[in-house]
Amino acid sequence: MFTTEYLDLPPLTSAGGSVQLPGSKSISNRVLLLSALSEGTTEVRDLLASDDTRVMLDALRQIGCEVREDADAVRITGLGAKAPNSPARLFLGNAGTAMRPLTAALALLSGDFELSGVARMHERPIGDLIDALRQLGCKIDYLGNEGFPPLHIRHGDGLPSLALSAPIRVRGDVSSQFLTALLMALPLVAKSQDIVIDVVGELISRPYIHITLELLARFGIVVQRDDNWQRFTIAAGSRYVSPGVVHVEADASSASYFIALGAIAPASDGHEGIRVLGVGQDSIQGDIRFVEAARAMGAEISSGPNWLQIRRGAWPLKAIDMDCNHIPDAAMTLAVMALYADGTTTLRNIASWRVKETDRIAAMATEGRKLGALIEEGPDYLKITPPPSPADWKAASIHTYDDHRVAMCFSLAAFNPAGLPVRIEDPRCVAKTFPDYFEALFGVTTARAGQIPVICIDGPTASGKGTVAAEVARRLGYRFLDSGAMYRITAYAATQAGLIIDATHEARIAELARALPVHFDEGKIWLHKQEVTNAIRTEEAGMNASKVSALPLVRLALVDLQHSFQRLPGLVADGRDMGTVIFPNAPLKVFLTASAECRAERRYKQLISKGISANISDLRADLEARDARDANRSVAPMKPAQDALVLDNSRLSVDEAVDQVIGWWRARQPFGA
Ligand SMILES: Nc1ncnc2c1ncn2[C@@H]1O[C@H](COP(=O)(O)OP(=O)(O)O)[C@@H](O)[C@H]1O
Ligand SMILES: Nc1ccn([C@@H]2O[C@H](COP(=O)(O)OP(=O)(O)O)[C@@H](O)[C@H]2O)c(=O)n1
Repeated sequence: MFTTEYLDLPPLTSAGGSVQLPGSKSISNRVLLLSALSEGTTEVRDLLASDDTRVMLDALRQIGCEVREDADAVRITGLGAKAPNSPARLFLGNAGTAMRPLTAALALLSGDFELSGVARMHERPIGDLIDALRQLGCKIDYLGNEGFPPLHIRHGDGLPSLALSAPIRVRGDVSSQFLTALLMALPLVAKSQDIVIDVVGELISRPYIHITLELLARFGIVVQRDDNWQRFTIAAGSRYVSPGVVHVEADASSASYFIALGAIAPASDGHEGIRVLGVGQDSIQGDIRFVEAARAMGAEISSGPNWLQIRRGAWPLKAIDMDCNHIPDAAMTLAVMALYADGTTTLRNIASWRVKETDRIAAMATEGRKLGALIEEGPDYLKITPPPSPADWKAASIHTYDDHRVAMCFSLAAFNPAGLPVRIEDPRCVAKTFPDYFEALFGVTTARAGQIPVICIDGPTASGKGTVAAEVARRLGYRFLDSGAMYRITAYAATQAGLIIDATHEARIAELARALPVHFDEGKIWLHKQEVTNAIRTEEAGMNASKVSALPLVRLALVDLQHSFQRLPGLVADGRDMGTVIFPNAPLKVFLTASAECRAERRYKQLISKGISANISDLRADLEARDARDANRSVAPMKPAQDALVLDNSRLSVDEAVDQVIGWWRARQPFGA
């Protein structure tokens, strides 16, 4: 997840490959509970990994379900006719999708159960559900405040006889989760008679009840509902039966960004557009109908049970005039597709946008205008006209209003025909539904060669390059290349292979360097299976690196490896020749220096803090020797690139040096400071 202040997307040119979307939370927890109530073992694939599913799985284990979490699936053997383990105290965190349905299910089984959660969970109402269950004769007490968890279900002496003949009344205008909970629990007791649920008040969030009904059907339960969604009837003789395998659908609203991506971006070489995995034509989520809207705009979409394949069809996209009431969340994505259309797109009946995470009509209009589009904003509609020509597009810093969908939508503006970058402010807001959205986007998109920005920070040893470069990379969300590590690892590998580091062994060492089995993993460096993170950091290793780096064939052998770090969204590279040789076209080059005295002192403190003894005058002599060799070697000598900005940070703190580099970088971006 990107947790930076902003994320700059370089202009993107094509897209291709597969994206596995995260599973839908609502479906995940419903499927888990239904599996737990069924006879037999259910293999649940593509389950969402989140706090809320974790507490559900733990609770199911506690009540006696067998839960096996394998890499490919979670396998749950349900209770079937068996009574749950009791007494049990279940902790359900802040998961409403666990608390409500589990309460209802356990209230219709025998056993003694306590259900609690985090403090916030104890502020979330459950009274309407408890009232409905008490009507039936269930014995449930509040352990804290009336109407809120924690709860105690007192059926230790067996399930009391239940009043099932009269319709069960539940409010539908507060949360549809109460109705969902009853719909999933009552089949347990629908043995000899039909059970009727009457909804009191207008039922909200119908698409979620639709999901519940669809999932119930997969587990063998048929529920009849009337046309107004006010009465639901569970047939006598209902019995949960595991369907065997269940795929948890990915979130259909999240799919919309990748459907739009496939419609907007030319396919990358070797790819047939974008494949979205986890949601498809059989989806039970309302937002899947975004597919029809995207097709209307020109996307070519084929689909299977749980996949979609999207290719660019009509280009430019076709402007549409559409009532979007049925896909309120996904329709926001149409507003960005409209920027690539052949005329004015009108999105109607979207008044609900005004009361979402932010006023989404205003947000889409304001931010879209920043890009150069002409946008008319009505009380319940948007009319979007793309910038008239490529030259009318503007580089914009998109404000995201703590709204994940605004952020994800506008990332697609990076395909603008003007080749301008797009800045997304506060990218972490996507965590709400899709924490790794930008990683997924970068995984399937490409930028034109040379368009992925590189910031080079070169300079002598202990000038603070590594420290400053790593921090600049962190603040921008960019990748980080410690090129010195490549030379250090090569020297290390050569020594391990028994090679003396000199010109006579140049070819052999270069061969080693070219096939260096190195990988970087969460701050650790591995050479094949050996961790070398610390071993390559000694002063001796630095000196050997300096020697190995003077060998021209070795330098050549390491070029491709270094270039391979230039990946989306950008790179900060530190070394000696980043700006002069490896990335000569980098848009920002910094030559970081500090006096020899200062650098020796820094290195001394650094070594002492790691528990390595050192002598400051020896260190100074060594670093001056290294400077001399690095600066005077024939290939790629250490020197500032012609267009480098020199920063002597002898008197600067690390933060000041970082601020300076970021300041220079921001000044070169087209977004304004
Ligand atoms: N501007 C600075 N002021 C003070 N200390 C610094 C500064 N920059 C870096 N340092 C410290 O100097 C030491 C050497 O920095 P490092 O990044 O390893 O240098 P290099 O990569 O150039 O060899 C580190 O302990 C670092 O924290
Ligand atoms: N791009 C680079 C990076 C490092 N090197 C060499 O590799 C050695 C170790 O680099 P480093 O950046 O890890 O060293 P320090 O600056 O941390 O001491 C340097 O002394 C250089 O001789 C290079 O030649 N070119």
